[in-house]
Amino acid sequence: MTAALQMQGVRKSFGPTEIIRGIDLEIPTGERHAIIGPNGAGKSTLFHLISGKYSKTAGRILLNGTEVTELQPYQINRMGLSRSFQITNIFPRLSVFENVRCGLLWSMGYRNSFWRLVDTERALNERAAQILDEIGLLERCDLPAGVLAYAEQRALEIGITIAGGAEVIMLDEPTAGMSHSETEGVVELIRRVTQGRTLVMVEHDMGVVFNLADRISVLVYGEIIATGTPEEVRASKAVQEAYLGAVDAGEGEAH
Ligand SMILES: Nc1ncnc2c1ncn2[C@@H]1O[C@H](COP(=O)(O)OP(=O)(O)OP(=O)(O)O)[C@@H](O)[C@H]1O
Repeated sequence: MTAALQMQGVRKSFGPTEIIRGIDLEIPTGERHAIIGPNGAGKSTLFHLISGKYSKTAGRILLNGTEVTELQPYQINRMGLSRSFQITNIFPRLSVFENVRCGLLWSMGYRNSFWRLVDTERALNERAAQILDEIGLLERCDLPAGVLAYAEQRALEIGITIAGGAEVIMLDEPTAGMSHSETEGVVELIRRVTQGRTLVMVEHDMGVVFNLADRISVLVYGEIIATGTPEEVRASKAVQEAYLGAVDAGEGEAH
C-alpha cells in the first residue's frame, strides 16, 4: 500500500542557515505518528514544509503517492491533508456551529459538486452537527466560539481540522497549555476522530506522545535521529543521549 506521507531528502534553509537537514520519512496510511524533539529542532518548520506553507530548499513530499512538493497549502488541503496550528485558530465571534460549517465549506464547498446539487444547507448542517457531536460540543453549538473554555476551543479546532474529511490530519501541540484532565479528554478525542485516518502530530507532552503514537520520530537539529515504536524510541541510546535524557518517557514533559 502507498504511504500516506513520504518525505524524500527534504531540506530547508533560512538564508545561510540550514534548519531541516535532509528528512527521509514514510508514514503508512492509518498510522498515528508523533514528531518530537527539543525546542528549535525544526518540528514546526517541518510541519510548514509538509502543509505547503514553506517552500522546500530541496527534496520531495508525496501525499498518497502524489507529489505535492510545489503545491500551495489550499491545494494540498484539497488533496486530503488538513492541519491545525500551534495557536488556536477559530473565529471567536462566530458561533461554534458556524465555525465548523466554515471548515466544511472551505474544504468541500468548491470541490464536491454533491454539495451544490443536493440540498446543500441541510447536508452541511447535518454534517456540522455530526462533527460537533463527535467533539462533544453539540450542546454548546449556539455560543460564540470565543466564550468557550480553552480546552473546548482546542477541541473545536480539531473539529474544524477534521471537518473536510481529510485523510491525513496534522495537529501541532494539541494539548499545549492544558490541565491533566483536559489533556486526557483531548487525547481520547484525538484517538476517536483519527480512527481510520493518518495522524501526524507535534507534541511536547511525552505522556500524550507515548499514549497515542504508533510510531515516533525524534528530530534533533533538523535531522531525524530515530524512528520507531514508543518502546523502540524509549530504548534507543541515541535518543536518550540526544534528547530524552533523564526524562521518564512515560510521564514527563520534555522540551
Ligand atoms: N521563518 C524563519 N526564518 C528564520 N529562521 C526560522 C524561521 N522559522 C524558524 N526558524 C528557526 O528555525 C529553527 C527551528 O524552529 P522551529 O520553530 O521549527 O523549531 P521547533 O522544533 O518547532 O521548536 P519549538 O519546540 O520551540 O516549537 C529555530 O532556530 C528558529 O529560530
